[in-house]
Amino acid sequence: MEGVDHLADERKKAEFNVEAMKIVWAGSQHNLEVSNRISKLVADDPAFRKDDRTMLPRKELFKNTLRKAAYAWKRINELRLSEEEASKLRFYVDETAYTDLHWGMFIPAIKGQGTDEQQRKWLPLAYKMQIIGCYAQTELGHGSNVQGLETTATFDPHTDEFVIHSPTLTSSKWWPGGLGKVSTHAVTYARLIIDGKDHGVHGFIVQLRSLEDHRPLPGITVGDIGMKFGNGAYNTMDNGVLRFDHVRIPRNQMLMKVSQVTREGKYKQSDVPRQLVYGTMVYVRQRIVADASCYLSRAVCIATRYSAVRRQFGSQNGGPETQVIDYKTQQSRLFPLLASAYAFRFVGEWLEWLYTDVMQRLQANDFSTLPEAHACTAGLKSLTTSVTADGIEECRKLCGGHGYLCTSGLPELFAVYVPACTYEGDNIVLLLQVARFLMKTVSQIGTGKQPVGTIAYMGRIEHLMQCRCNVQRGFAELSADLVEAAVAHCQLIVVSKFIEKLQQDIPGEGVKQQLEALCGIYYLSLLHKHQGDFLATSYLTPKQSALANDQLRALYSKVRPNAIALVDAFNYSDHFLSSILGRYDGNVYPKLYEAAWKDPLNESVVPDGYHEYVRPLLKQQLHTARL
Ligand SMILES: CCCCCCCC(=O)SCCNC(=O)CCNC(=O)[C@H](O)C(C)(C)COP(=O)(O)OP(=O)(O)OC[C@H]1O[C@@H](n2cnc3c(N)ncnc32)[C@H](O)[C@@H]1OP(=O)(O)O
Ligand SMILES: Cc1cc2nc3c(=O)[nH]c(=O)nc-3n(C[C@H](O)[C@H](O)[C@H](O)COP(=O)(O)OP(=O)(O)OC[C@H]3O[C@@H](n4cnc5c(N)ncnc54)[C@H](O)[C@@H]3O)c2cc1C
Repeated sequence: MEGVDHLADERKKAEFNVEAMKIVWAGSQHNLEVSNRISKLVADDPAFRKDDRTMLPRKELFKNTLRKAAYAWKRINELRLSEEEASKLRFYVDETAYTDLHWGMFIPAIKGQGTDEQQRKWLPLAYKMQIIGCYAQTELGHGSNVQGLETTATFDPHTDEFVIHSPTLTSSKWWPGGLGKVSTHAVTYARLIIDGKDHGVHGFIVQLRSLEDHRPLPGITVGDIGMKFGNGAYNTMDNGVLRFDHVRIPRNQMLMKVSQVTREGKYKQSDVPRQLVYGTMVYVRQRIVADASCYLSRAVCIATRYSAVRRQFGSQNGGPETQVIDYKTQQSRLFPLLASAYAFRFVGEWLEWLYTDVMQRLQANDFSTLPEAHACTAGLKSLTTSVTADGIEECRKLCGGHGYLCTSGLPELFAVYVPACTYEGDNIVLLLQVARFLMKTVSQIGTGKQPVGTIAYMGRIEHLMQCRCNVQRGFAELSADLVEAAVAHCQLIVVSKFIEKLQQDIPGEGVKQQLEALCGIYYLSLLHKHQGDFLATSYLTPKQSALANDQLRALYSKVRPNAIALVDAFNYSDHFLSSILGRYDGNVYPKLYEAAWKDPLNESVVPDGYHEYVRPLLKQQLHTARL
């Protein structure tokens, strides 16, 4: 019934202060206050309706996204929202759009790789959205291998310009979000050619469309690459294709913080690592880790609430059937994902600190932690997105048949999230970067260079010092095993950051105890999953392994009465969750039934096509039957 909280009894079981846990999840009282205010602003505004998304044809869907982005920008300016509040508003609008790349990559690229003068020129235009930008790096033929990009930027000393060109079909820019139909400018990655010499990949600001009539400029061919996975989902984004036919740009539109080209055509590489040209990707990877905890917690919130509502089997003498959340199999699938959501939240907080620390060090030309920052952002982006994508799908399965309905919110959540395993770096390619970093660390053990930070534990690998094996030779052959080692390294980082979080002062009755239980579930479920490795290497005895499994089951029982309160602490509105199964009040069946009749297919009791295609069949059958 309306107005009844079908999960009230579950909420009464909580053994901790949920309001205090909301602050832990939000990161601070201030963050919680801003989140509450902006989430309500969006949820209460019918302009941000999103329950129709999976039913709109692509052109209508896309136009609707443009409308929402424009309306959001209007509200941001009307309400004079801060950058923090504006970012929260775009988060709660919950719709992938060109603005993600404008604010999430185009502006950071200029901030990270533009000179002060270039920032002064371009950032004010971008902040006021007088230009709209995207990040055009990937090509039809190359995405992972950035050094293999083919677009060229050839310096012309006669005119003090770069000539941007797409020499081959495979050099066509392909995938950049916001590129296809909206962006007026792009930070474009191209091979810098001076006097016939190839200086490798650099970033250039290129205008793509007229600011008068939005038509592509001369030499520019640009469009959308077509429909992507799932209804709605990422089809609100115009991922584009872009070709250059000898497009000329002024020399001062090469991003020149890391390296410069003088008026005379002299190439100057500042004494900084060339990899700083990848800085925007490192920034986005650490953002993606924070995003993973948001997406995973949304799916877990839906699956947990529905698992408490759903009853199946187990009725005694006509009494109520068993809540599926009480089945140990349901708990063993669901609670590790609940624990992972919290674990990723905390490792995301730490990674943001690491990234900020590295950026401060770069200001002082201290590059000592850049390799670790690259390895951590690459590895944790890979780990958290893989677990989250698989976790959203598992949450769909945890909801049985109703999880497959669009009104569960889970199919679209999966479809919009799953490319995170690919964009910003294919997850395996990134894990190979971590493996390379770990093997480099191993090769330095015994040379007096003690590992520190997240690899300090490797200093204790004494036996490797004797092997002195040729790490390079075996890398390709053993890459699959090395990727597994890279995953384990990243899982160790997540566990250690969860433990460090627990060593902080965490206010609120029972809050720390719940987080300790979740931390235990996180590492014991990993130990259970990989117990073969621990047993094979004698790090665990069979008895210890059995004890760990017993402890894991005990923790499931400890978390069970708190499960609903632990997902309430995510503080997601019904609008944001957009899921009948995940409703705060648990009023699932009446709302599922109500929603079904709103489907356009039910606008008529006899479907379009009956008279043309079904009736003749039936009549034919009837005729045959009479023969
Ligand atoms: C809101 C979110 C929306 C997201 C939308 C999605 C946007 C996008 O997808 S944008 C495009 C993303 N594309 C990618 O991520 C491409 C992935 N590929 C790469 O990053 C590179 O090609 C990579 C790292 C795999 C290889 O780079 P390459 O220059 O060949 O380096 P490589 O030869 O492997 O390594 C050379 C050294 O550089 C180091 N290095 C590589 N990358 C980095 C980096 N980013 N930072 C610091 N060091 C680095 C390596 O560790 C290595 O160090 P060492 O010599 O000490 O071992
Ligand atoms: C939704 C979406 C949005 C995107 N947005 C943008 C954007 O805004 N801007 C932009 O520039 N790009 C964007 N991209 C492109 C994205 O960054 C690339 O697709 C991504 O970097 C993967 O590169 P790839 O497609 O070349 O994959 P590939 O590298 O071709 O991967 C194919 C397979 O080869 C394997 N592989 C590749 N190299 C190796 C190796 N050395 N060793 C072992 N295995 C290997 C991979 O693991 C994978 O299994 C987007 C992509 C998607 C899907």
